[in-house]
Amino acid sequence: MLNVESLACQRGGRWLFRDLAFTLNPGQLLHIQGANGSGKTSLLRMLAGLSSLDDGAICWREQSISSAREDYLTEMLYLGHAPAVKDDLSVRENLTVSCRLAGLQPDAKVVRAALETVGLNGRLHLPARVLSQGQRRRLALARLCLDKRPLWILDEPFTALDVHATQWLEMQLEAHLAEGGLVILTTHQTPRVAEQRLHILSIEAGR
Ligand SMILES: Nc1ncnc2c1ncn2[C@@H]1O[C@H](COP(=O)(O)OP(=O)(O)OP(=O)(O)O)[C@@H](O)[C@H]1O
Repeated sequence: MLNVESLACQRGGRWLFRDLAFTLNPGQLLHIQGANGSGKTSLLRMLAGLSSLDDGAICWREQSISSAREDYLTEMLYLGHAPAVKDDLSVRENLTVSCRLAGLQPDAKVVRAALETVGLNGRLHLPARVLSQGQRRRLALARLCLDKRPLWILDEPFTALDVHATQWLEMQLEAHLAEGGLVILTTHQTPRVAEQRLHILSIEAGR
């Protein structure tokens, strides 16, 4: 369903990777591995349509993501490395606004329930700037409860999460995959999902 061919990425005059190719189907999770600076975030940004390609093609449902960009954006959810949280908005406002920007209109009860699910009950009206790093990550990840797009692209979603939140995220990933969703993520740990769903892509310098 997501098909990548001959993908190449150049940064600062050097190749981070070349001739990268894979296909990801419903129910599969692709774990992108690589050392710091190997190009994982650069790859995810290309897959999310946020960076141009230096070579190759990315197709979703057999259409190039650049030519069918609008359709692609309605089916893909990207959560970046830094939680996209606005400090001056409350916890509840942050989730509401991020959903609205994604074209969703969740009602207040649904937003509250999602925030309770990620353990932010009792903090709904606090400004996001007072949250801990783990709580900021939980707030960003609450989108996963509300935004049911088939393709999730997640850059280091486990960063700063405690054991409980890590288990919660793994359950979200499993449930999404079981419903036929697709996941691409980076993490420096091994995501605990069913072995048959897990695929690994290793980026090494220039390859
Ligand atoms: N605009 C740019 N100009 C020059 N170099 C860049 C640019 N953007 C990224 N880089 C370099 O490309 C390399 C890959 O960066 P990237 O963020 O993709 O790595 P990463 O694998 O996600 O790293 P980490 O595991 O540390 O998060 C780094 O060496 C980075 O400095």
